[in-house]
Amino acid sequence: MFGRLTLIGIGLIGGSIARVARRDGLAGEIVVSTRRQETLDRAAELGLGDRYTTDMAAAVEGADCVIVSVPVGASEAVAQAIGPHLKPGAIVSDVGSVKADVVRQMAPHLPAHAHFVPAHPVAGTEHSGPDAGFAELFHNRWCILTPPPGTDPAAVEHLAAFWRATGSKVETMTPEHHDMVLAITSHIPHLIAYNIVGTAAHLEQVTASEVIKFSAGGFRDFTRIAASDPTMWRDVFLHNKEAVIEMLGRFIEDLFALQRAVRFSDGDALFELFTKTRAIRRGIIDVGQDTAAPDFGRASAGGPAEILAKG
Ligand SMILES: NC(=O)C1=CN([C@@H]2O[C@H](COP(=O)(O)OP(=O)(O)OC[C@H]3O[C@@H](n4cnc5c(N)ncnc54)[C@H](O)[C@@H]3O)[C@@H](O)[C@H]2O)C=CC1
Ligand SMILES: O=C(O)C(=O)Cc1ccc(O)cc1
Repeated sequence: MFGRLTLIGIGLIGGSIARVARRDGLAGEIVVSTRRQETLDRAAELGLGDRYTTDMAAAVEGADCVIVSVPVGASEAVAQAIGPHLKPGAIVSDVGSVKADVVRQMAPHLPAHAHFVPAHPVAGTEHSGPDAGFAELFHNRWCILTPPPGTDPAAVEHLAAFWRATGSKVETMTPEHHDMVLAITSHIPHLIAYNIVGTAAHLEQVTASEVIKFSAGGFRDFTRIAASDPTMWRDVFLHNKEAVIEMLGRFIEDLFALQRAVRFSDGDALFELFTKTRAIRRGIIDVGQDTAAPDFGRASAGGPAEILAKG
Protein backbone atom coordinates (compact mmCIF):
# COMPACT_ATOMS: atom_id res chain seq x y z
CA MET A 1 0.00 0.00 0.00
CA PHE A 2 2.77 2.43 1.00
CA GLY A 3 6.57 2.19 0.74
CA ARG A 4 7.21 4.12 3.94
CA LEU A 5 4.43 4.62 6.51
CA THR A 6 5.14 6.99 9.40
CA LEU A 7 3.01 6.76 12.53
CA ILE A 8 3.05 9.81 14.80
CA GLY A 9 1.60 8.69 18.15
CA ILE A 10 1.65 5.00 18.98
CA GLY A 11 -1.16 4.41 21.49
CA LEU A 12 -4.32 2.33 21.03
CA ILE A 13 -4.99 3.55 17.48
CA GLY A 14 -1.42 4.09 16.21
CA GLY A 15 -0.45 0.75 17.77
CA SER A 16 -3.37 -1.02 16.10
CA ILE A 17 -2.50 0.49 12.70
CA ALA A 18 1.12 -0.66 13.19
CA ARG A 19 0.03 -4.19 14.06
CA VAL A 20 -2.37 -4.65 11.14
CA ALA A 21 0.08 -3.00 8.70
CA ARG A 22 2.84 -5.36 9.85
CA ARG A 23 0.65 -8.47 9.88
CA ASP A 24 -0.82 -7.88 6.43
CA GLY A 25 2.23 -6.29 4.75
CA LEU A 26 0.52 -2.94 4.13
CA ALA A 27 3.80 -0.97 4.30
CA GLY A 28 7.39 -1.61 3.19
CA GLU A 29 8.74 0.21 6.24
CA ILE A 30 7.02 1.50 9.38
CA VAL A 31 8.57 4.49 11.13
CA VAL A 32 7.26 5.19 14.63
CA SER A 33 7.49 8.57 16.31
CA THR A 34 6.05 9.86 19.54
CA ARG A 35 6.66 12.63 22.02
CA ARG A 36 7.88 10.62 24.99
CA GLN A 37 10.95 8.37 24.90
CA GLU A 38 9.28 5.96 27.36
CA THR A 39 6.35 5.31 24.98
CA LEU A 40 8.75 4.91 22.06
CA ASP A 41 10.84 2.37 24.03
CA ARG A 42 7.70 0.38 24.78
CA ALA A 43 6.68 0.46 21.10
CA ALA A 44 10.16 -0.84 20.21
CA GLU A 45 9.88 -3.64 22.81
CA LEU A 46 6.56 -4.63 21.22
CA GLY A 47 8.19 -4.56 17.76
CA LEU A 48 5.57 -2.19 16.35
CA GLY A 49 7.87 -0.55 13.77
CA ASP A 50 11.13 -0.77 11.84
CA ARG A 51 12.58 2.56 13.02
CA TYR A 52 11.85 4.73 16.08
CA THR A 53 12.52 8.40 16.81
CA THR A 54 11.17 11.20 19.02
CA ASP A 55 12.16 13.63 16.23
CA MET A 56 8.90 14.00 14.28
CA ALA A 57 10.53 16.04 11.49
CA ALA A 58 13.07 13.25 10.87
CA ALA A 59 10.32 10.60 11.12
CA VAL A 60 8.34 11.99 8.17
CA GLU A 61 11.31 12.44 5.80
CA GLY A 62 10.66 10.34 2.71
CA ALA A 63 7.32 9.02 4.02
CA ASP A 64 4.63 8.12 1.47
CA CYS A 65 1.97 8.29 4.15
CA VAL A 66 1.95 9.88 7.60
CA ILE A 67 -0.85 9.01 10.04
CA VAL A 68 -1.14 11.22 13.12
CA SER A 69 -2.76 9.38 16.08
CA VAL A 70 -2.52 11.79 19.01
CA PRO A 71 -5.14 13.47 21.23
CA VAL A 72 -6.95 15.99 18.99
CA GLY A 73 -5.67 18.97 21.02
CA ALA A 74 -2.11 18.13 19.95
CA SER A 75 -2.89 18.15 16.19
CA GLU A 76 -1.69 21.68 15.43
CA ALA A 77 1.68 21.26 17.16
CA VAL A 78 2.28 18.01 15.25
CA ALA A 79 1.31 19.56 11.88
CA GLN A 80 3.64 22.48 12.59
CA ALA A 81 6.52 20.11 13.37
CA ILE A 82 6.08 17.84 10.34
CA GLY A 83 4.73 20.24 7.65
CA PRO A 84 8.06 21.53 6.31
CA HIS A 85 9.56 18.02 6.09
CA LEU A 86 6.90 16.22 4.04
CA LYS A 87 7.95 14.98 0.62
CA PRO A 88 5.99 16.00 -2.51
CA GLY A 89 2.99 13.70 -2.97
CA ALA A 90 2.96 12.47 0.64
CA ILE A 91 -0.47 11.62 2.07
CA VAL A 92 -1.05 13.10 5.54
CA SER A 93 -3.90 11.77 7.62
CA ASP A 94 -5.07 11.55 11.21
CA VAL A 95 -7.50 9.41 13.22
CA GLY A 96 -9.05 12.05 15.50
CA SER A 97 -12.56 11.61 16.89
CA VAL A 98 -13.28 15.23 15.86
CA LYS A 99 -12.83 16.44 12.29
CA ALA A 100 -13.65 20.14 11.58
CA ASP A 101 -11.39 21.49 14.33
CA VAL A 102 -8.55 19.11 13.41
CA VAL A 103 -8.74 20.35 9.80
CA ARG A 104 -8.59 23.94 11.12
CA GLN A 105 -5.56 23.05 13.25
CA MET A 106 -3.58 21.07 10.68
CA ALA A 107 -4.36 22.34 7.16
CA PRO A 108 -2.58 25.73 7.45
CA HIS A 109 0.71 24.03 8.36
CA LEU A 110 0.75 21.44 5.58
CA PRO A 111 2.49 22.21 2.25
CA ALA A 112 0.47 22.37 -0.99
CA HIS A 113 2.60 19.51 -2.37
CA ALA A 114 1.19 17.06 0.25
CA HIS A 115 -2.32 15.53 0.21
CA PHE A 116 -4.30 16.01 3.43
CA VAL A 117 -6.98 13.34 3.90
CA PRO A 118 -8.40 13.45 7.46
CA ALA A 119 -9.86 10.18 8.74
CA HIS A 120 -11.67 8.71 11.73
CA PRO A 121 -11.75 4.96 12.29
CA VAL A 122 -14.93 4.53 14.32
CA ALA A 123 -13.43 1.71 16.34
CA GLY A 124 -11.85 1.71 19.75
CA THR A 125 -11.96 0.65 23.36
CA GLU A 126 -11.63 2.29 26.79
CA HIS A 127 -7.93 1.32 26.88
CA SER A 128 -4.98 3.43 25.75
CA GLY A 129 -1.23 3.24 25.17
CA PRO A 130 0.90 1.05 22.87
CA ASP A 131 0.04 -2.17 24.74
CA ALA A 132 -3.69 -1.66 24.14
CA GLY A 133 -3.59 -1.95 20.34
CA PHE A 134 -4.54 -5.05 18.35
CA ALA A 135 -4.54 -5.89 14.63
CA GLU A 136 -8.24 -6.80 14.46
CA LEU A 137 -9.52 -3.49 15.90
CA PHE A 138 -10.70 -2.10 12.57
CA HIS A 139 -12.25 -5.28 11.20
CA ASN A 140 -15.77 -4.63 9.90
CA ARG A 141 -15.88 -1.15 11.44
CA TRP A 142 -16.46 2.15 9.66
CA CYS A 143 -13.65 4.52 8.78
CA ILE A 144 -14.92 8.01 7.86
CA LEU A 145 -12.83 10.17 5.51
CA THR A 146 -13.40 13.95 5.40
CA PRO A 147 -11.19 15.26 2.55
CA PRO A 148 -11.31 19.04 2.04
CA PRO A 149 -12.90 20.10 -1.29
CA GLY A 150 -10.37 19.87 -4.12
CA THR A 151 -8.29 17.07 -2.56
CA ASP A 152 -6.68 14.85 -5.22
CA PRO A 153 -9.19 11.96 -5.68
CA ALA A 154 -6.30 9.52 -6.25
CA ALA A 155 -4.89 10.33 -2.79
CA VAL A 156 -8.34 9.87 -1.21
CA GLU A 157 -8.73 6.53 -2.96
CA HIS A 158 -5.22 5.45 -1.92
CA LEU A 159 -5.99 6.11 1.76
CA ALA A 160 -9.46 4.52 1.40
CA ALA A 161 -7.79 1.40 -0.04
CA PHE A 162 -5.38 1.32 2.94
CA TRP A 163 -8.28 1.45 5.41
CA ARG A 164 -10.20 -1.21 3.48
CA ALA A 165 -7.08 -3.38 3.70
CA THR A 166 -7.22 -3.04 7.52
CA GLY A 167 -10.72 -4.56 7.36
CA SER A 168 -12.64 -1.27 7.58
CA LYS A 169 -15.60 -0.11 5.55
CA VAL A 170 -15.03 3.41 4.23
CA GLU A 171 -17.48 6.32 3.96
CA THR A 172 -16.77 9.93 2.95
CA MET A 173 -18.55 13.01 4.37
CA THR A 174 -17.90 16.63 5.35
CA PRO A 175 -16.10 17.31 8.64
CA GLU A 176 -19.12 19.25 9.94
CA HIS A 177 -21.53 16.40 9.25
CA HIS A 178 -19.10 13.94 10.84
CA ASP A 179 -18.92 16.05 14.01
CA MET A 180 -22.70 16.28 14.34
CA VAL A 181 -23.21 12.52 13.82
CA LEU A 182 -20.39 11.55 16.18
CA ALA A 183 -21.57 14.05 18.82
CA ILE A 184 -24.78 12.02 19.30
CA THR A 185 -23.42 8.52 18.64
CA SER A 186 -20.13 8.72 20.55
CA HIS A 187 -19.32 11.98 22.32
CA ILE A 188 -22.59 12.43 24.26
CA PRO A 189 -22.73 8.73 25.27
CA HIS A 190 -19.29 9.25 26.82
CA LEU A 191 -20.45 12.44 28.56
CA ILE A 192 -23.46 10.58 29.95
CA ALA A 193 -21.22 7.77 31.20
CA TYR A 194 -18.83 10.21 32.89
CA ASN A 195 -21.84 11.97 34.43
CA ILE A 196 -23.73 8.94 35.73
CA VAL A 197 -20.64 7.40 37.30
CA GLY A 198 -19.82 10.78 38.86
CA THR A 199 -23.38 11.13 40.20
CA ALA A 200 -23.32 7.65 41.73
CA ALA A 201 -19.93 8.37 43.32
CA HIS A 202 -21.31 11.52 44.97
CA LEU A 203 -24.45 9.97 46.48
CA GLU A 204 -24.56 10.41 50.23
CA GLN A 205 -27.10 7.70 51.06
CA VAL A 206 -25.38 5.01 48.96
CA THR A 207 -21.87 3.85 49.77
CA ALA A 208 -19.18 3.35 47.13
CA SER A 209 -19.07 -0.35 47.94
CA GLU A 210 -22.85 -0.62 47.36
CA VAL A 211 -22.47 1.04 43.96
CA ILE A 212 -19.98 -1.66 43.00
CA LYS A 213 -21.76 -4.52 44.77
CA PHE A 214 -25.23 -3.90 43.34
CA SER A 215 -24.27 -2.50 39.95
CA ALA A 216 -26.42 -4.25 37.38
CA GLY A 217 -25.32 -4.62 33.77
CA GLY A 218 -26.37 -1.12 32.71
CA PHE A 219 -24.23 0.71 35.26
CA ARG A 220 -21.30 -1.62 34.65
CA ASP A 221 -21.39 -0.72 30.95
CA PHE A 222 -21.26 2.96 31.89
CA THR A 223 -18.25 2.40 34.15
CA ARG A 224 -16.39 0.79 31.24
CA ILE A 225 -16.96 3.82 29.05
CA ALA A 226 -16.20 6.21 31.94
CA ALA A 227 -12.80 4.51 32.29
CA SER A 228 -11.76 5.94 28.89
CA ASP A 229 -8.65 8.10 28.57
CA PRO A 230 -9.14 11.52 30.31
CA THR A 231 -6.78 13.45 28.00
CA MET A 232 -8.34 12.12 24.82
CA TRP A 233 -11.90 12.84 25.98
CA ARG A 234 -11.11 16.24 27.45
CA ASP A 235 -9.79 17.16 23.99
CA VAL A 236 -12.87 15.77 22.20
CA PHE A 237 -15.18 18.02 24.24
CA LEU A 238 -12.92 21.08 23.93
CA HIS A 239 -12.71 20.67 20.15
CA ASN A 240 -16.28 19.62 19.22
CA LYS A 241 -18.04 22.15 21.40
CA GLU A 242 -20.75 23.41 19.04
CA ALA A 243 -22.00 20.01 17.87
CA VAL A 244 -21.92 18.57 21.40
CA ILE A 245 -23.87 21.53 22.82
CA GLU A 246 -26.44 21.34 19.99
CA MET A 247 -27.01 17.60 20.50
CA LEU A 248 -26.92 17.90 24.29
CA GLY A 249 -29.75 20.46 24.06
CA ARG A 250 -31.91 17.93 22.23
CA PHE A 251 -30.91 15.18 24.64
CA ILE A 252 -31.88 17.27 27.67
CA GLU A 253 -35.26 18.15 26.13
CA ASP A 254 -35.96 14.47 25.60
CA LEU A 255 -34.81 13.62 29.11
CA PHE A 256 -37.23 16.18 30.58
CA ALA A 257 -40.04 14.61 28.54
CA LEU A 258 -39.08 11.24 29.96
CA GLN A 259 -39.02 12.64 33.51
CA ARG A 260 -42.51 14.02 32.95
CA ALA A 261 -43.78 10.64 31.73
CA VAL A 262 -42.40 8.98 34.86
CA ARG A 263 -43.82 11.69 37.16
CA PHE A 264 -47.33 11.37 35.65
CA SER A 265 -47.18 7.56 35.41
CA ASP A 266 -47.67 7.73 31.66
CA GLY A 267 -47.09 4.02 31.03
CA ASP A 268 -48.34 4.11 27.42
CA ALA A 269 -45.82 6.79 26.43
CA LEU A 270 -42.96 4.95 28.15
CA PHE A 271 -43.97 1.67 26.52
CA GLU A 272 -44.17 3.25 23.06
CA LEU A 273 -40.72 4.82 23.38
CA PHE A 274 -39.11 1.65 24.75
CA THR A 275 -40.68 -0.37 21.91
CA LYS A 276 -39.21 2.00 19.33
CA THR A 277 -35.76 2.02 20.90
CA ARG A 278 -35.72 -1.78 21.05
CA ALA A 279 -36.47 -1.88 17.31
CA ILE A 280 -33.59 0.54 16.69
CA ARG A 281 -31.16 -1.71 18.61
CA ARG A 282 -32.37 -4.79 16.73
CA GLY A 283 -31.94 -2.88 13.46
CA ILE A 284 -28.32 -2.08 14.35
CA ILE A 285 -27.57 -5.68 15.23
CA ASP A 286 -29.33 -7.15 12.18
CA VAL A 287 -28.17 -4.78 9.46
CA GLY A 288 -26.52 -1.59 10.65
CA GLN A 289 -22.98 -2.85 11.22
CA ASP A 290 -22.83 -4.74 7.99
CA THR A 291 -24.61 -2.61 5.43
CA ALA A 292 -25.22 1.11 5.22
CA ALA A 293 -23.71 3.84 7.37
CA PRO A 294 -26.29 5.18 9.83
CA ASP A 295 -28.56 7.97 8.57
CA PHE A 296 -29.15 10.28 11.49
CA GLY A 297 -31.32 12.66 9.51
CA ARG A 298 -33.88 9.89 9.37
CA ALA A 299 -33.40 8.68 12.92
CA SER A 300 -34.08 12.12 14.38
CA ALA A 301 -37.58 12.30 12.87
CA GLY A 302 -39.41 10.82 15.88
CA GLY A 303 -37.32 11.40 18.99
CA PRO A 304 -38.42 10.64 22.57
CA ALA A 305 -39.79 14.15 23.11
CA GLU A 306 -42.15 13.79 20.14
CA ILE A 307 -43.21 10.27 21.11
CA LEU A 308 -43.76 11.23 24.74
CA ALA A 309 -45.52 14.50 23.83
CA LYS A 310 -48.19 12.46 22.02
CA GLY A 311 -48.82 10.30 25.08
N1 LIG B 1 -9.45 5.45 21.91
C1 LIG B 1 -10.34 5.22 20.99
O1 LIG B 1 -11.20 4.38 21.20
C2 LIG B 1 -10.32 6.00 19.70
C3 LIG B 1 -9.51 7.12 19.56
N2 LIG B 1 -9.51 7.82 18.39
C4 LIG B 1 -8.68 9.02 18.26
O2 LIG B 1 -7.36 8.57 18.07
C5 LIG B 1 -6.43 9.49 18.62
C6 LIG B 1 -5.45 8.73 19.50
O3 LIG B 1 -6.18 8.07 20.50
P1 LIG B 1 -5.60 6.77 21.23
O4 LIG B 1 -4.70 6.01 20.34
O5 LIG B 1 -6.76 6.11 21.85
O6 LIG B 1 -4.73 7.48 22.38
P2 LIG B 1 -3.52 6.91 23.24
O7 LIG B 1 -3.49 7.71 24.50
O8 LIG B 1 -3.58 5.43 23.35
O9 LIG B 1 -2.26 7.30 22.35
C7 LIG B 1 -1.92 8.64 22.07
C8 LIG B 1 -0.53 8.75 21.51
O10 LIG B 1 -0.24 10.13 21.27
C9 LIG B 1 0.99 10.50 21.90
N3 LIG B 1 0.83 11.89 22.35
C10 LIG B 1 0.10 12.34 23.39
N4 LIG B 1 0.17 13.68 23.48
C11 LIG B 1 0.98 14.08 22.48
C12 LIG B 1 1.45 15.35 22.05
N5 LIG B 1 1.10 16.47 22.70
N6 LIG B 1 2.27 15.40 20.99
C13 LIG B 1 2.63 14.27 20.35
N7 LIG B 1 2.21 13.03 20.70
C14 LIG B 1 1.39 12.95 21.75
C15 LIG B 1 1.15 9.51 23.05
O11 LIG B 1 2.47 9.36 23.39
C16 LIG B 1 0.59 8.25 22.43
O12 LIG B 1 1.57 7.63 21.65
C17 LIG B 1 -7.25 10.55 19.34
O13 LIG B 1 -7.30 11.72 18.56
C18 LIG B 1 -8.62 9.94 19.46
O14 LIG B 1 -9.63 10.93 19.41
C19 LIG B 1 -10.21 7.41 17.29
C20 LIG B 1 -10.99 6.28 17.35
C21 LIG B 1 -11.12 5.51 18.58
O1 LIG C 1 -15.05 1.98 23.72
C1 LIG C 1 -16.06 2.42 23.17
O2 LIG C 1 -17.21 2.06 23.48
C2 LIG C 1 -15.95 3.44 22.10
O3 LIG C 1 -16.89 4.15 21.84
C3 LIG C 1 -14.64 3.53 21.37
C4 LIG C 1 -14.47 4.75 20.53
C5 LIG C 1 -14.02 5.92 21.10
C6 LIG C 1 -13.79 7.03 20.32
C7 LIG C 1 -14.03 6.99 18.97
O4 LIG C 1 -13.80 8.09 18.24
C8 LIG C 1 -14.47 5.84 18.37
C9 LIG C 1 -14.69 4.71 19.15
